[in-house]
Amino acid sequence: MKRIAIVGGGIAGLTAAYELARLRERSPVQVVLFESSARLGGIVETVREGGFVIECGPDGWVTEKPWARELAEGLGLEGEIVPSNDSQRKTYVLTGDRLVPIPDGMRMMVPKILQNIDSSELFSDQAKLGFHRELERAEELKAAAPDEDESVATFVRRHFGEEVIEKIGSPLLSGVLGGDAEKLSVRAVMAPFVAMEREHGSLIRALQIREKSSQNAIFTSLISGTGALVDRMEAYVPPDWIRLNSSVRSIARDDKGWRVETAHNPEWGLERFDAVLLAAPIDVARTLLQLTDERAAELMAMDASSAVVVGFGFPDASKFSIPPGFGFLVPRGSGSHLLACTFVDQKFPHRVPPGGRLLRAFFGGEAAERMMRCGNDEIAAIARGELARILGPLPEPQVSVVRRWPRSLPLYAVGHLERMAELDGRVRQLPGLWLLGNGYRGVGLPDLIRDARAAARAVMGVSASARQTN
Ligand SMILES: CC1=C(CCC(=O)O)c2cc3nc(cc4[nH]c(cc5[nH]c(cc1n2)c(C)c5CCC(=O)O)c(CCC(=O)O)c4C)C(CCC(=O)O)=C3C
Repeated sequence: MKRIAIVGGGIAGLTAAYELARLRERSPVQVVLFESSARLGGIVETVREGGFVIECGPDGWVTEKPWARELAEGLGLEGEIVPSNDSQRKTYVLTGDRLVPIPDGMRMMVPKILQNIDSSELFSDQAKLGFHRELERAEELKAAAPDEDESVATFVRRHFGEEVIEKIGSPLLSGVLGGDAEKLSVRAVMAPFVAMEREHGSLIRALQIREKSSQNAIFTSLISGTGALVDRMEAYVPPDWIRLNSSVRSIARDDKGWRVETAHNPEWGLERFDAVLLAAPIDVARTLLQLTDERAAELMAMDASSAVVVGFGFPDASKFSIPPGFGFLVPRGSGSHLLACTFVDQKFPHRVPPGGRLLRAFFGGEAAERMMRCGNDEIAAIARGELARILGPLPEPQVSVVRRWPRSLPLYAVGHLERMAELDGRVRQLPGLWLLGNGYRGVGLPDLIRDARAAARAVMGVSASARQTN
């Protein structure tokens, strides 16, 4: 019987285990999922308290990517699937001490409707002119499209200029992807826009002539939170496959397969497997691969951003007002340590008890790094202070939740796709090895789920075409 090790029980590893559990009816398989912590799910965790549904990590997924929804449906959660409340969709940028809305109809930094730019307070007259000119510069921009990868910042600068990077480019990317626009790879994180530039030159033009935009809400989630995916998959996977509090110390390959050595368990100690699905955080995965393939490990060395997430549940929303919308982003250098804040009761209204209000505050970058060492009460106090400075005085929350996620979001720097292609080539030379998680081919839940299921099927020889590629 085939023996498969899964290293890491976050959403990627757990989804792989779930898929293997489904396949075991067809062909028997033995699986061991090694999870170093005391629980499954990784950063996917939902706290349910006092009628509040508080996400400690991702609060949903981008509707456009179908793979998380498919998983939810397969798990019997179709009745729980909910769209974000897009009648209230608006995102603000902290500008000075005010929240200024991003104009309606923008896709990242690209507007579809120029009238909305003209009437926006966010941009100077010069920046507004720059948006108009981008349409006229289509031919010039098309000719200037580089053959090589570049940073998001140089890409956006070419189209819209510096101010647009500062005002929305940077806050969107650091809020949305935890990273610095000057370093992030435009091909890895904004691929559709690169294609638009190549075809049309002007990104605004490309958006305008695309078929009518989808009527779907931008985000989708589950009524009881994304943690329901974890709960359901955990319930489906045979309990004897799962080893919590069990960190892997090393993996090694020989002509008979893979050996996995665990740290704390002399009873199991060293075990043999036919395949290893390495779904640990990228730093851990890199260390584990170091002795097997030094170059592969080198390709896996990347920056990652840390996040501190603070959720506050308030029983009475009428005690303080917030502007309509999903939340706000904070540009660097604005004087606030916050990265972003989500107005959960307006984005996903069913996540609060009647009349309640739920805010999620995020810290990133150096602020998060410093706060990692603070206690929960101290972090909550800092978060409350920062929010009050922006939103006005806040009442005492009924529920507070604090989570620290060190180096949880890898940053896809310029050249990422080339490095991943090389890494993929090396991994192919190591039969039975699969790399899963957010360091390689996408960071959101849907991408991780798609990859994990494809790898599980390929390991079992169910569909050979699912071998990991981009
Ligand atoms: C703090 C934070 C992180 C973690 C950072 C860290 O850990 O360092 C994060 C990660 C992510 N956010 C992602 C995607 C998006 N986030 C958005 C919008 C927003 N993010 C916010 C915050 C964060 N987001 C906020 C306050 C908003 C606006 C208001 C709201 O909605 O709450 C929007 C809409 C933009 C628009 O309106 O156009 C998108 C498409 C994806 C990729 C998913 C995929 O690729 O599958 C990832 C990993």
